[in-house]
Amino acid sequence: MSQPIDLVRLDQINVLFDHNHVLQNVNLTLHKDCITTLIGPNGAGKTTLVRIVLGLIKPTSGSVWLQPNLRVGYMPQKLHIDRTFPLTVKRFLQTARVKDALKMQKALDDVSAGHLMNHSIHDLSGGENQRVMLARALLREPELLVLDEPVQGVDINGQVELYDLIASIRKKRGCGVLMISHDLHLVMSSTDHVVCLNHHICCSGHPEHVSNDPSFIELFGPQGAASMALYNHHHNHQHDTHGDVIADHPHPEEAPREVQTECKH
Ligand SMILES: Nc1ncnc2c1ncn2[C@@H]1O[C@H](COP(=O)(O)OP(=O)(O)OP(=O)(O)O)[C@@H](O)[C@H]1O
Repeated sequence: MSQPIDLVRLDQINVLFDHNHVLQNVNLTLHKDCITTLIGPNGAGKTTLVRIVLGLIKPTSGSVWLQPNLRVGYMPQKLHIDRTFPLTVKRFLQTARVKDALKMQKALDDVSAGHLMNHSIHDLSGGENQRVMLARALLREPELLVLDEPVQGVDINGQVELYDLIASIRKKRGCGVLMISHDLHLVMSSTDHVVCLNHHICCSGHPEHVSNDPSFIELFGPQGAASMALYNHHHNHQHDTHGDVIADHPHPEEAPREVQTECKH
């Protein structure tokens, strides 16, 4: 297997909001042609980590390296557009500052939404809405696609389709993908690398390399753990109510660091 190409390298990232230590010594490498999925409980720092990658916030300490001139496509969690503001899909796509009609049509076609070009953005179903958002993120032919909970507001069948679509986009374009997901059981089959974040990186690796572990239940609850049959959480520590490490490794820096793994293609 060829050596993976790094797109982003985060080294020993710490983020403090006032006294809230949201990210603690986080190391993360994103590769070309690889889907990395960030999982973790609410408030674990997932969006903060994504915002670091996007350059929207600077870490309190640590270094961020991006491949020079890296083109990044971003799909936010949710767009709130007032219904009284008339907006077609076409006009929405143009907000990505790409006016080329052919490019816009191709981006929509790539997400199987080519027929929606002249529809009102307000009349789209949950799944159609997410596809249009994805098309917008694809417009600038990103080398890294960043997706914040891409299947939010989509029914279960639509969720499976969207994850499949993301996997096929990665395959077709060879881009790197970083996504946040809460749909542990669904995302497992369409990701290469899972990073479990709870302020620090609890564990990471190929989904199939992990199996049931009692400590996972501690983090996600019995239901979450049960729904993720493939996922094995190599926890060797416990968390207090703030997500801080309290056992085995009293200091987060002693908790397992990110494991560098190659993507399966
Ligand atoms: N700009 C900010 N200023 C102060 N605190 C912030 C800021 N951004 C995030 N936080 C806090 O940092 C913590 C982590 O937030 P973040 O949104 O990164 O978590 P998350 O894992 O994405 O959560 P969720 O799954 O609920 O979306 C939260 O306690 C949040 O309130």
